[in-house]
Amino acid sequence: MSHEVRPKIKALPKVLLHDHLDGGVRPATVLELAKEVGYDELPVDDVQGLADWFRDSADSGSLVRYLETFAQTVGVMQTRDALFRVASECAQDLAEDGVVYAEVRYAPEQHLEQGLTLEQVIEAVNAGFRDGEARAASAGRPIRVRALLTAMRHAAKSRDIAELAVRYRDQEVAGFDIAGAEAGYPPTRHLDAFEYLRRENAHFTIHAGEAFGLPSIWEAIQWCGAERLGHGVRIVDDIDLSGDAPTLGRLAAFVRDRRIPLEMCPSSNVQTGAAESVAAHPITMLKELRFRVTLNTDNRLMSDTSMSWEMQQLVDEAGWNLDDLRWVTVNAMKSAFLPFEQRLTLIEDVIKPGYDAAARNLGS
Ligand SMILES: O=c1[nH]cnc2c1ncn2[C@H]1C[C@H](O)[C@@H](CO)O1
Ligand SMILES: [Zn+2]
Repeated sequence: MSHEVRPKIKALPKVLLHDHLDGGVRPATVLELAKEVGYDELPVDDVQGLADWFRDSADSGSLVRYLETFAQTVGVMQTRDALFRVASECAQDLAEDGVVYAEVRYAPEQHLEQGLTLEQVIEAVNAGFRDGEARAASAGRPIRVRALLTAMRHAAKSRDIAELAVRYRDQEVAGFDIAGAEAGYPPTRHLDAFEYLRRENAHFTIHAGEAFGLPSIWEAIQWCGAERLGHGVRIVDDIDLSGDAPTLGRLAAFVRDRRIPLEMCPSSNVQTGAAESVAAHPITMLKELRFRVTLNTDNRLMSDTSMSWEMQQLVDEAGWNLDDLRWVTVNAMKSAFLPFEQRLTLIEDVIKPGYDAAARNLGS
């Protein structure tokens, strides 16, 4: 990434719950894969130019235009080898940035153009994650990566994808999600998939409250039973800031009372117009109100970001300190779709010691 990240922030242990595989491909890899597979639709043919093109095109103020850029990454992720490579590099890049646990999502249905089956897609990505984990461990940066299977909300494959999420749950697929354009495609369109997952005791999150407001969040939680909210930033529309102290409406109060995790992605929201700036992003107010806030990248390529960069911007522009970073990290680990004992172990053995060491460092 092109941003200068301070080594002390990079060294902190991080937990990432909302990151898209097809939104985090290395620009150089997009170029190389395009050559290898004969994909000739890339708009630019040098690495820096392509990185800039993704960032600038995604910087559109609209989710729909932001999403158009994914055609270029999905276009080169249509073979087993390409999926394996992208997944392996993803795990390695996250580990290099200090991420110790990540849930990375993608939509298997988008990778069938050259004849792969849904199962082959999932198995290629899983194998890539395992390869990336092994390489990261040998480089001294251990990471655990789990997959979330996404169904596209405008399509009609959600039930099939939900069944695959259940079928592969003991093979490092931790859950399910829906993504894509939000307006016009409410979560209840996929109620059948969510009801199936609940009967199966399976985990799922829903992109809601990003480009569309409270009705989307309400449906995701109260009709569909989402365990977490992808973004959820528009929950602020149910918080009255006109008086001396913020007053929560019933939906906002429910989200906070139930400790429903918000997978917040500040840089992405600035690009799609869901927030004015990182400084003014609702994440800081929601942290102060003690919502179960987590910090995420969404799409590292399109937003030219990383977990370290998201953290650094909050420190530099929104007054966050080390305790705040520790708090969102523990929040995220508590909210992961990983079994309870494994979450506790990561909190006690990795996250807390990492932040204690950083605090001692700051003191010295
Ligand atoms: O922030 C997002 N909101 C809704 N959909 C998104 C977002 N970021 C990526 N996607 C879509 C585009 C990808 O192709 C798909 C699967 O990762 O998910
Ligand atoms: Zn997303």
